[in-house]
Amino acid sequence: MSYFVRAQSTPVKIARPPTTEPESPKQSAGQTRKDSVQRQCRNIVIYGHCKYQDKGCIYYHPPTEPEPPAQAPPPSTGGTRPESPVVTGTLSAQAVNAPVFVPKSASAIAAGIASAASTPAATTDGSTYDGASQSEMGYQEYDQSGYENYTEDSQMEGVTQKMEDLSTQYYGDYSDAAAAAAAAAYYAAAPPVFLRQPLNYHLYTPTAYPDFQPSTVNTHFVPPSADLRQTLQERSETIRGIAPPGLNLPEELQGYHTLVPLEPTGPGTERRKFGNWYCTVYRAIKASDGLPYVLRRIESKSFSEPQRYAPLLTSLDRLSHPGIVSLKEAFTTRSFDDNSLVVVYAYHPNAKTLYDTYLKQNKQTSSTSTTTGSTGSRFGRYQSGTTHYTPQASPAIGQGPAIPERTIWSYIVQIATAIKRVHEAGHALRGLDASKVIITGQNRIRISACGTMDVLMHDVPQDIHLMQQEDLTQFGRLIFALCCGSTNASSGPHFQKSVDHLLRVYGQEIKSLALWLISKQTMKSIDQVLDSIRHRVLLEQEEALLAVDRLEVELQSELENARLVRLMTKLGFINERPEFAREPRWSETGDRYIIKLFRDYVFHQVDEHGNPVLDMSHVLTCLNKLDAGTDEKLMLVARDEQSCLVVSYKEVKNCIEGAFGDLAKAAIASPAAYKHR
Ligand SMILES: Nc1ncnc2c1ncn2[C@@H]1O[C@H](COP(=O)(O)OP(=O)(O)OP(=O)(O)O)[C@@H](O)[C@H]1O
Repeated sequence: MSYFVRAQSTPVKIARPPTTEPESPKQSAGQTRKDSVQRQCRNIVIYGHCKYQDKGCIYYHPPTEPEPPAQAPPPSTGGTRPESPVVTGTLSAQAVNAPVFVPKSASAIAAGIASAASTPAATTDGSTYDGASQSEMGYQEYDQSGYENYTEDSQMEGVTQKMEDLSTQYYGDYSDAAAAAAAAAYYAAAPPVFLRQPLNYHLYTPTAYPDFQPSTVNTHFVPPSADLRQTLQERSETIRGIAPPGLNLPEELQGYHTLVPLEPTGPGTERRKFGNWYCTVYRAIKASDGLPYVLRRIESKSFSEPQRYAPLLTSLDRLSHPGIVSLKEAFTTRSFDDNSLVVVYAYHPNAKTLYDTYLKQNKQTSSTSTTTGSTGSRFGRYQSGTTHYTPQASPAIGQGPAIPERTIWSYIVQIATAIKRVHEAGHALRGLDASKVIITGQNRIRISACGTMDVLMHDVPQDIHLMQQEDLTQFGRLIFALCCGSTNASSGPHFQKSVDHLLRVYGQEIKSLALWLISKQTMKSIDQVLDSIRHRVLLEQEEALLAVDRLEVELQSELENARLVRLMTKLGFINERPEFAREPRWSETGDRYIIKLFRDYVFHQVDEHGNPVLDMSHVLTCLNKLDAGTDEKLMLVARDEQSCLVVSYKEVKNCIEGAFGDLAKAAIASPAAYKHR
């Protein structure tokens, strides 16, 4: 390993190239160091041979091994690009020190990379290398003439021409057995012709299976990729929001913190009610898992012991369904300076109620157009024992944009399947209205307050059958409200107008279903509803499966991200390790030096004024090319700008793999490593 001890030499000097022929070893012999007689010739290390070995080179040349038997030459690929030489192992420190790179200008650098094969240059210690040697040390041989006129079209032309020649030559008189044999011989001997595709450095695996919907298509449940990402970004932004100051909210509440009201609160705002109780909905972070939840707080009620409704909570907890916001827990608290019951639900960021999305605007329009105004009561709010019809308010039937029929059917199917789940479990929704159904995604809805009324009324005996019938009636009213754009559409003097509107805009099927649901018939069941809309349920299932396929495609494209994280982790492990500060291979003359310079090239770029350049796309491009190990070359400049290296991403990748492999070996060998596993 004596050749590593060269710390005094700079890896590659930036120097003007010799204008005359390089000195012969004889001429330069006088400039060599005194210890050079003992040292192995660098040409042997770098190129495998020294052409001055028998012509006066003064360095040590180890005896050469017998030549392996000559191999058949590789098949010619015609006009296609020659394969890059395979770089085996890592780039050695000697290779790092070998070539002198002489940039004149940016364009000269690029040209120099290509033509370096034919430009002899002096190495730091006076020995020489030529183009052939350069390819031996791992640099890709670059056939300039082969590339100059290269285009995909010209290559395609060549391939097409070849195919035409073949067909006229062999297929034209195929009946001739001799010709067929000749054709077989031709095929056997013909070298494979490859069409070169430009490498897509970003994606290594196909993003979509052919049968899957492409990510630009807007499917029923999943929007196009760009919109989906935007939605997800907005959701994550929402989760990080905090409450405005001065709301006087408790800092901590039974393990929840960072409370944010999800509806207007404070003086001047209308107090919301749930049944007969004032109710406020908050988002809060649970300390134990760091996740956001919804806290539905019912104010000022003296509640019984939590143990009394604990079995009920266990039963509600099992009501897991994609159409129901899942209930997590319930507790009583005095943190708001009163007796409050808090029911905790899963949080769906940026969810909006059906009422806020479709009905609020129409309500405001109708309120302003009437002289008397409404009482403030609306169908959208659950008010047990109150009538939802407000005679003073104009129902504004059919005003506002109509919800598409496909969307209405989707909502009907989702709500119907959720009701089925609840009824099957022996419960009732007890408050299905437009303000208690939230939209959580494209055409995705969930029933939001399922179970709160059960907890509030757990000590009052109820007829579950009656409550389930009431669920179906409320379901019918909800369909009327959504189709007509008015909370009062299913009652009062405007009822006939609503029915006509339903028939005209949405057709007989929805009209019949909505009328049957609000009818006084006592033996209705959700199974009857599902039977009558079976074909709609099947359509919905198809859409749901399509959504799964679409999301799988999205996930596939994200899969590659892990590769970059792995690469950066390896770079982090390797770079700046203090324990290797004095190791030659990790020093400025070792091959690990390339990794250090590469890190600078990727992350520490500066502009012409010396200001940091924070260009994420540069980083991603470099890392993707590194991960692919491309033949593309890059110039790494030392921090003192006195030397530079031209290496390919493939070589940098090999250096990183080697360095990481060494670290891994050391980690396995160390007993401490086992201790921490
Ligand atoms: N699980 C949830 N995830 C996210 N947001 C929710 C969730 N449940 C409710 N919300 C939001 O909280 C807000 C208040 O909900 P609430 O159920 O009280 O509706 P509301 O329109 O205020 O009805 P009401 O007038 O009857 O109080 C709504 O904007 C709703 O979108």
